[in-house]
Amino acid sequence: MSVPMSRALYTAAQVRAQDRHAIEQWGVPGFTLMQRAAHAAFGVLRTRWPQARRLLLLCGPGNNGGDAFLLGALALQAGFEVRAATLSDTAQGDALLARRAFEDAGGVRAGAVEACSRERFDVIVDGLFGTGLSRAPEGAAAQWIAWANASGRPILALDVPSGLDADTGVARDPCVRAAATVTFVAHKRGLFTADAGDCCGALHLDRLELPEPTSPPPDAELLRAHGLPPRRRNSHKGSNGHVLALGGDAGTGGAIRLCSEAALRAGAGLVSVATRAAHIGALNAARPELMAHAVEQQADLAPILRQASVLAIGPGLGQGDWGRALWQAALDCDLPQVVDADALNLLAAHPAPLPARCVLTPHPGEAARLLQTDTATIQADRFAAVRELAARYRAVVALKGSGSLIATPEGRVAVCPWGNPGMAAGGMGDVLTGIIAALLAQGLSPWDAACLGVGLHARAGDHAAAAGGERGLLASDLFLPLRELLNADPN
Ligand SMILES: NC(=O)C1=CN([C@@H]2O[C@H](COP(=O)(O)OP(=O)(O)OC[C@H]3O[C@@H](n4cnc5c(N)ncnc54)[C@H](OP(=O)(O)O)[C@@H]3O)[C@@H](O)[C@H]2O)[C@H](O)CC1
Ligand SMILES: [K+]
Repeated sequence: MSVPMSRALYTAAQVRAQDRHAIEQWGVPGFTLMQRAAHAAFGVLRTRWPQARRLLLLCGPGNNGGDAFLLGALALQAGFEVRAATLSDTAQGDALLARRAFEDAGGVRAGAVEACSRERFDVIVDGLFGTGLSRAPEGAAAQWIAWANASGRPILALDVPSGLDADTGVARDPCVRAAATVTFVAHKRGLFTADAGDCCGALHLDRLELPEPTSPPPDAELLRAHGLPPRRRNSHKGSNGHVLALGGDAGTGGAIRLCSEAALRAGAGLVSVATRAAHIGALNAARPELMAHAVEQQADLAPILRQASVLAIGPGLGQGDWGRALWQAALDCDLPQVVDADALNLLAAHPAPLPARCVLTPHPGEAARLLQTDTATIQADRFAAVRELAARYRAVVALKGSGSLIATPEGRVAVCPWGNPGMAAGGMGDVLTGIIAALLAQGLSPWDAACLGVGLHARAGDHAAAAGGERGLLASDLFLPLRELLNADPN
């Protein structure tokens, strides 16, 4: 299945191979690519900062620096005042040609960046490192990045914010925090997960006039924004599945309430809840559309399980005897299910084969337990972690966090470009579990349900944050935008 370039995500090595292919196979000189990159970046600069007239270029030793020099030459020809701070005089090849073009255009190389007063520059152009970054910036590069980040001036990053790993999205220390990034040829997958959201600013892609690559296939793909098509007129409540949400041990009844209400809001025809007797009254009062069942022992569950078409297990489940009994019942039944929270922790503690058509929704801590590692290792390469989880547990996995990733056991990966820090709040995961369960109940495959569910959840969070701010965002604030986005599919 082909992915449009706007949604195709590549590793840095794949993009560098595309650069080489353009140069060697299509005969496009590297310097020409660099000129196109400079034009693209200068165009973004003039659009975002139309009043800007004074630029400071931070130029690294390689072709990323070359991009910056050629942007500087264009700016000089347009009447800008430009200073270039260069890391070293080791530029070679195209980067050396670019530096000479800058000097021929009257470009002046700045002395120590600290000598450049903050007031003198409207925009700082980050041409230190791109896809060639191989380690944390050090020495003068590190000092310049820290100075630029603290300068109060907007930074335009070329190709990749310097210090950001283009493959993992991990920001080395220090890392440029750009107001905008213009990336060239193709999207690098690291621009969409981990620390990327804090470093890239507004992201622009320019293909540098290269045709779409035929091979290799992209390493991952961005989710696309969509909902579900209108329902058949001739529908009844049995037409849209029956989700059974299992969880809510003593003191955690809210989690299973959020999960089950989210399943209703995401279009499940019927939603039952198997939870502690103590929560039944509150559930019925709060959301009478739910069918709440008091379950105190596994035997209470059998008749309810027979009615369900999809399970959602984990929110507020706990890891005590009660939770373990419900988890074992879920493992023993061959229904599609979403496995979250303490059900994941029970799976990590007591590995067991999962029924087919499962979706696991770990946050990085749960993922670490599932892979017997630590959270830092998960976050150091989220792509590798989500692929390992999906392969080991033979299930679709949604690894939550900034830039959530979804993977199949075969290694296909989708990346969510939406969401905001306001969603780092209690209950958000419970809502996601209910959404994915409802989409499974409406007949979507685990992959489609996970991709659509993660996308709707994040977009609903962005809509709710736009309406009232990120801080104080509640999981239940997602319900109204969720419903609107779900029904917005134009197809
Ligand atoms: N024709 C093309 O390929 C095009 C490339 N574009 C731009 O080019 C960069 C990639 O350029 P490249 O020269 O491969 O690498 P960088 O410019 O990103 O890095 C320069 C060198 O910096 C060294 N390095 C790496 N990390 C550090 C560090 N932390 N401190 C100091 N120096 C570092 C590294 O050399 P080492 O041997 O020391 O590892 C790099 O070689 C791409 O991102 C685009 O911006 C055009 O845009 C399109 C055409
Ligand atoms: K850069």
